[in-house]
Amino acid sequence: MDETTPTPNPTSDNAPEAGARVVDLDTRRAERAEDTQPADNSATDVSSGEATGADASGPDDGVLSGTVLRVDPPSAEGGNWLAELAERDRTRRPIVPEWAKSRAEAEATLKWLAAFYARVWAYQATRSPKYVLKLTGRAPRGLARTLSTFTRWVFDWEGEPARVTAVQRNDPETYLKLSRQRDARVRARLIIAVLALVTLLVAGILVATAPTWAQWATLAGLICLLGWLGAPADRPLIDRAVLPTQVQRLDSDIVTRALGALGIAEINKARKGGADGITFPAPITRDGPGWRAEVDLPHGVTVTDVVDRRDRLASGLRRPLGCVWPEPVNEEHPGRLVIWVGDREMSKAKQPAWPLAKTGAADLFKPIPFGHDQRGRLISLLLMFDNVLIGAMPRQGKTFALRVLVLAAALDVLAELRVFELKGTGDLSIAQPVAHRYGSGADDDTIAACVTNLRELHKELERRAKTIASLPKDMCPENKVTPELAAKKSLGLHPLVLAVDECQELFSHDTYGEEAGKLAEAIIKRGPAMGIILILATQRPDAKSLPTGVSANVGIRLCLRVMGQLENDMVLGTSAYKNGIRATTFTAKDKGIGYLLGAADDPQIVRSAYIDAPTAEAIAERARAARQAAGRLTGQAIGQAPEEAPAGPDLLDDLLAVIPAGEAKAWSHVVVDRLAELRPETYGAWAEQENDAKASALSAALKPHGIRTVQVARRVDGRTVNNRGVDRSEVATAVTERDRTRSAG
Ligand SMILES: Nc1ncnc2c1ncn2[C@@H]1O[C@H](COP(=O)(O)OP(=O)(O)OP(=O)(O)O)[C@@H](O)[C@H]1O
Repeated sequence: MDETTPTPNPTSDNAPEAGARVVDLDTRRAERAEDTQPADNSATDVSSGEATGADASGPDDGVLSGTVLRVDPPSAEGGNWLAELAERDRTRRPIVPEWAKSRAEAEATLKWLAAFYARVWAYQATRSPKYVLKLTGRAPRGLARTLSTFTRWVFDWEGEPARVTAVQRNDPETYLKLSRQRDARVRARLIIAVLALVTLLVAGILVATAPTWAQWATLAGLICLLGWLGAPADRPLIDRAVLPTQVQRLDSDIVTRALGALGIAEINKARKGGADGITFPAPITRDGPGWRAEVDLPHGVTVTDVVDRRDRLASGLRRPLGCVWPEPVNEEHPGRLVIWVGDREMSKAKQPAWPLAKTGAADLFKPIPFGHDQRGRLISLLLMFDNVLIGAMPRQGKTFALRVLVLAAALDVLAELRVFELKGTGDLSIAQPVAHRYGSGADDDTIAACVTNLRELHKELERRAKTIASLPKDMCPENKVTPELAAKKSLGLHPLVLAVDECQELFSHDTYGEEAGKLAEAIIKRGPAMGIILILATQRPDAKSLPTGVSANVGIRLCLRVMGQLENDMVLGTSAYKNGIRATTFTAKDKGIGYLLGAADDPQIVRSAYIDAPTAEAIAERARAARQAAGRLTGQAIGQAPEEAPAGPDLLDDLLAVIPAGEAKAWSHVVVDRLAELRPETYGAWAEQENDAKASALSAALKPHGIRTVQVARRVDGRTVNNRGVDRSEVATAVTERDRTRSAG
């Protein structure tokens, strides 16, 4: 047991627990006597003394005593201005209000204000005849009230009760004093009254001689004044403008009520105790086209608990689900919640146009516009030195999101674009006029072409690495591509973008899947520094369709609506779901809306820019013209067919290469090791397995060629060892047959 832990008094009824150390009282007392630090009994801090039988209370009274160890910092009230400042610093408010930080947000807020007051004004203006009638009706009462108040004042009727009391008490002295005071008061007030009446008379004569409009204006003013003075205290003249639901104010009562309706026991407990347990560290304000409330949840309740019940929160706030966005504040404690309540559902709100839709070029070394968040702020992505993974269930806007990135890349004339859409619907055909390589289809040929591109990029990694390594240090200080290097055509270090839609077709392909996974992983890991960017979109984010080596290494992740935690975490990364980043909370209506990770420090909710087909085509045409002018149109975009794809490695040829002519038969696992040495990118995965699995993999690959593995016996250390193996003559026969068929065809 730690020495600072209070230990039970050995003399008490409670015997020390097993394993506890019994402290020798005399020794400890002697030690404490040497301790020069006085015990501060007034402190409220945790006492860390050992149970020694207190000195003051006597040895056997069971009271704990010992050295007081202060665990709380000195209180701010104790005149410690530094602590006080630090306390205040914790809650410092931003100098520029949230809504004024971005142009779009400021515009939205001002527009909202204008609409709000325009509506209030229109509401009151249409009711003005009613107000005039009300005022006229109240004016006589206002006149009577004014006359009565004036008369009471002039003749000092307020003092009457005091004088009557003096008479009743038979107190002539007080009565005389009060009467004298009243006479003096009434004399002075009568003079003021006469002056006021004369002024009124003069004003009346002036009005009588004034133009008619002035007479009417005076009468209206008088009626308004008297009507206002005659208003009953409980019935205000002006009706409150009833605000439409979408601009209804959010206030602390509504938020507290909604949080109380979530069914979270700790919140209910805290509220039952009298206090709400829910506090608001900042005022509830307008923030873009909605309201923003910052809330400290009761102790022990986390933002994730609330995010989990977003639908209940929306019900509690009486707002559509698409308007309610609870978010954590990552730099604060896990109980600090921001609830942003939009005026309109995010999916229905008018989305600003994509900034590059009509004019402008992109530079992949700078953030490119991608979409807008729920507050209407532009969200941009820096593609350079990163990779992107987009995941969603079908028809949620994955291809539209990918299209935004492809078009942005097309608008950077330096970027070489390779686009493969493996569904075969031509969703990305807009890229065809600008793409160096383009493929559309779910067939083996398109997938093979896609793998060829991955191989080319993989090879390009080596070439670029060598080029970068050979450059002088001053040109490439960080050993990565810079905008200046990318612009030098001779170096071939321009941005290279490979976008693959429906990449699950690629990674789950029987023949190419494994190789594609390995190539993609290598490109994702090493490509960014060399200007190679991989953008993958999938509607099946599971372990088979998205290799973990790929999903674990992507930097920018966009997850539109998915059905479960597994898919959510495959796209957004492990623990995303646990941390409250849940794309499962989106509804079918939330098309194009998803969680975006990696573009900023905190997760963002973003709706990708909506670019319809005609707009996309116009953008692609603009990009093509710009590339043509810059002399940067290459590949299929100018009709250059891909070079005859170096037919993928041929297993039979490779077998003949690794089994020398003099070796009639070879063990399968030995052959696999040799193949892996020959082409690690193709056969490397086989070689990482046990000997039996190596032999099975080779046997399965040989089956389509009509070759069966055989038992091969060898003498090892004087013993005969049998293993599965390959008969070289069978391979040679298959090769001859293949070549004969090819030349005949
Ligand atoms: N940002 C957006 N704003 C509004 N609607 C969108 C947005 N993005 C996509 N949509 C709508 O969602 C529909 C589906 O989009 P998309 O074709 O991109 O889905 P998908 O996930 O690629 O589907 P699939 O899995 O079948 O390929 C589109 O027809 C479009 O109308």
